[in-house]
Amino acid sequence: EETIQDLKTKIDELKSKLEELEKSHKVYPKVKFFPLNDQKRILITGGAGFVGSHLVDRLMREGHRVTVADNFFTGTKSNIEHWIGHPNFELINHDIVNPLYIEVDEIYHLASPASPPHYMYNPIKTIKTNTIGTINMLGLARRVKARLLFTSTSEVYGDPEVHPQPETYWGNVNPIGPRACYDESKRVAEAMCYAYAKQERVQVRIARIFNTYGPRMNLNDGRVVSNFILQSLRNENITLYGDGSQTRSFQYIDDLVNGLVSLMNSNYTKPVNLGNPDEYTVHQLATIIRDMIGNRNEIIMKEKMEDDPQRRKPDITIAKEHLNWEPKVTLTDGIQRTVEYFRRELNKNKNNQHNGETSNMHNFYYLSANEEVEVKNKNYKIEL
Ligand SMILES: O=c1ccn([C@@H]2O[C@H](COP(=O)(O)OP(=O)(O)O[C@H]3OC[C@@H](O)[C@H](O)[C@H]3O)[C@@H](O)[C@H]2O)c(=O)[nH]1
Repeated sequence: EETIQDLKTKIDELKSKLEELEKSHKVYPKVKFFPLNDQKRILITGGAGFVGSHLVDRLMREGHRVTVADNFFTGTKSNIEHWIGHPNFELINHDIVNPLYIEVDEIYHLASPASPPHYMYNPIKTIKTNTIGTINMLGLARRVKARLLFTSTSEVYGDPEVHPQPETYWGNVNPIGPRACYDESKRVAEAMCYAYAKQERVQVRIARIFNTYGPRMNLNDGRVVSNFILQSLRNENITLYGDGSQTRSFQYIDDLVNGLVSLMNSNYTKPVNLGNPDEYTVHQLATIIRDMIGNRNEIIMKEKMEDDPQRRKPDITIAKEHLNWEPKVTLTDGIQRTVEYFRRELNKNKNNQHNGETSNMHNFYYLSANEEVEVKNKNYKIEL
């Protein structure tokens, strides 16, 4: 007869076997080997988001130690799950509106909702993230003597009266309009970066990011590229806000990531536009995407968005000169890769629903003050 002790030993053996099995199943993407002293410790705020997660991939592959701080407001764990458990990787569920105390060498500060419907619904939270959140990150950079790269936006130029937009243009922003929570808080965040640079000698870098698209955009993110792809794949009407004559210049995510890393590592300290200067009307974009997917869905007009910038195209002379950077991926190539991703995600959803599992599709729930809501099957409380 087996004693309790025997049974316990057996259970322990089984437990460790299970643990080993679990470990051996997780296969990580390859990372370069770095001697410990050359590894940089890098914090990425918003690292579970669309842009952030691609940056995580790049820096992890280079062999650095990467910490992601994200509150999963618009980011998702699935964007970075392939790194979870890797010894060089750490994920912190943290809202940067609260201070963060860690030791790092570099901070890529990306955390902020970026899609207009997202940042407009909870404008106070958007403002807090870009102002208090940025102060917190600048404070951290000062304490630990880290270099900080802030991801600003082409929206600092507002509805521009200068075309294309060079970094020297001061912009045309409506300070009380529906976009102000984003535009103005990004503008003040830039001002704060330079105040910390001047007064506290913090090393700062500012990227002004123009419209960017690619895999891992939220399917229902609300921006033009994701909307048009989803509408075309589902054979639904393509919705132009206004007559579609407004223009944008669309950059593929890989180009942006190269630009961000080059900027962080350069000596150039003034703001730098990162975007693809190929300009299209929104109507042109609709036909390009529809033709590529091969459906015959209709293109219809809806109400125009208030304060919607009418023309947007980056002047990238500075990035070319100082970073030796320019975008490489054409719109057709980039859209093709993005469509493939959307197709895969939609199929995944279908399969998951068949299995009775919850949908993998990232559902966005608008959060209001102190309201407790379900986000991705988890209770999420947002504080204002
Ligand atoms: O379904 C849609 C969605 C959008 N649009 C239009 O397409 C254009 C682009 O809209 P998006 O929402 O994709 O993005 P916007 O250019 O307005 O803002 C973006 O600018 C730069 C970044 O900082 C931000 O990610 C985002 O705010 C706008 O003119 C918008 O009105 C449509 O016509 N139909």
